[in-house]
Amino acid sequence: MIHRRLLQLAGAVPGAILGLAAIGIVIAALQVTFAITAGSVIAALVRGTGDPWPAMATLAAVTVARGLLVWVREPVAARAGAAVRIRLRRRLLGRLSAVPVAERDSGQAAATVIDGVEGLDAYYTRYLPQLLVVLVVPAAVVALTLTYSTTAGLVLAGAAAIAVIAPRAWDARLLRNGRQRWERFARLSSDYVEALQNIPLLRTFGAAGRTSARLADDAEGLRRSTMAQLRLSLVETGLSALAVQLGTVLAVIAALAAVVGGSPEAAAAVTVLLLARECFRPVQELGAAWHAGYLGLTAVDGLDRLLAYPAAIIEDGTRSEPARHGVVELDDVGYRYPGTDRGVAGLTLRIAPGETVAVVGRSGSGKSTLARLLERDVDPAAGQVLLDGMELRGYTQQARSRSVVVVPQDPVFFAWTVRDNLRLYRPAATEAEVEQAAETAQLRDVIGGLPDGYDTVLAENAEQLSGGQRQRLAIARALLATAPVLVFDEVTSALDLDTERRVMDGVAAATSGRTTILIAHRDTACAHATRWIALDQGRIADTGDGPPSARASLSGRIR
Ligand SMILES: Nc1ncnc2c1ncn2[C@@H]1O[C@H](COP(=O)(O)OP(=O)(O)OP(=O)(O)O)[C@@H](O)[C@H]1O
Repeated sequence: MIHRRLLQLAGAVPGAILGLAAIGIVIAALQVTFAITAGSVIAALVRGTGDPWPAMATLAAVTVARGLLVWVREPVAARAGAAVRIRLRRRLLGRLSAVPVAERDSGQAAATVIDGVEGLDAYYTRYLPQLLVVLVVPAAVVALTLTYSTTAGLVLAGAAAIAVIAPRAWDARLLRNGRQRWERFARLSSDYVEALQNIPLLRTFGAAGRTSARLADDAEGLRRSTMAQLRLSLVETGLSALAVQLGTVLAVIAALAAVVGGSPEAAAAVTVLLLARECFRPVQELGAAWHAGYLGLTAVDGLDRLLAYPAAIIEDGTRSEPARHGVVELDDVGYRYPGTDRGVAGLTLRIAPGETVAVVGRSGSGKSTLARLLERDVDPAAGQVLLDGMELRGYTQQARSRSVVVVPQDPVFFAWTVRDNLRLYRPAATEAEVEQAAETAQLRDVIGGLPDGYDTVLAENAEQLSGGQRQRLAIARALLATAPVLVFDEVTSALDLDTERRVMDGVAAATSGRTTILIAHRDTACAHATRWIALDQGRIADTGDGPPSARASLSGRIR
């Protein structure tokens, strides 16, 4: 089955696919040569005429050449497969990184990026080249067989047509069911990821048993759906095998009938038998390649869903130069979360380079949404977000991430060493700079207490650290960034007041001259602010100079 969308996605590798098909055709030609030569050797031996040794030498040479080509084909296929996987995963991850965090489904995305792409490898490197081989080889072998025996050639032509076409009628149904099976698989993957991430919570609320029973039910549903698929798929294999066997038998019977009838075609009976084998071999290999590539084919919906994310969010700008000054401007900015009336509206604001602005407000007032707009996790539906006078959309993703660094409420870490995690935004940071940033974030004792200090490999998402320690690690990491704009979104909420004060004193000193936005519930986190802005229901409700005043806190703007 040729899938138009998958052909488009193949993009960079049509050359490799054609190359693999060419190798397949040459291998088939060698096999046909082998069949014809073997047929002539056997005929000569039966007749007791001629010298069989030159033909034997040809057979040996053909066998060696075929072996060499099969040997060459494997690395070519592996390279082409790797190229497809890398290309597709790069595209998918590019899109995923542009999908707002809140709209991502990690489990489904993982199923598509890992299993779906892996499955597609066989579609591109085995199925498509073999399809091209099938378009050429059986027809050529039939034409050749006609020169030996007209009847046998015609029988082969009919059987080959049935063997190639009949299973294709099955493919559409197989693919439809396969897509449903893929949906189940992706959902199950998503449920597993969610359950794994929340095991402690599930245990706490005694829901672990219920969740694992539900997952077991879903897994059983997937097993049943897979078995139904296999049954359907076996019918296809059976149809093809039937046509192959019948075709071979009928072609040989036709050739033998000529022998019995004493026709001049009699000597060719053995050759016809061997050619019939070569006529159907590519068809059988196509069936095997189809089953290998079929799982990937069913993932095409998942691939499309990820790749079809709204262009407004995906499209990158062209300015590759990061912002230098850090002037942040919001011009009547509005954003609503999809399907809700919540978000922010009418935000107009200018922050000069080097200013430290505190953004305060009740829970749900829109503070984190402002941070998301500044890092372009979401794009405004109305108005503009400008950086150094240029719309944020105008920057390339790389330039943007070098211009604005947002430290989120719930930072993410990698299973790398502490040092490598700290160097995320500036891999070239010196040892002294790394230690200075850690010192500023009051991390010296924490890192000193780890088994290998800075060389300690963190657990997944730094789970061996406390919430407050993780927050400080995220702060230190951001301090190492060279971005002129830093946004700290409630990054000290898990710290005691004394540590918070020391960390924020250090942050103020380290970020002096840079544009800093402090989102906080407690005004103790904003003691160094030069200005404050209070949000209420997604709008700017009040502003003032200096740190947010106790009055603002008492009036309920800070909670
Ligand atoms: N992913 C989302 N999908 C739908 N609505 C959302 C989403 N994230 C936030 N909201 C809604 O948008 C509004 C603003 O949320 P936001 O997270 O910006 O508030 P916040 O001031 O940062 O709150 P908090 O102080 O509790 O972190 C809230 O009404 C919230 O419920």
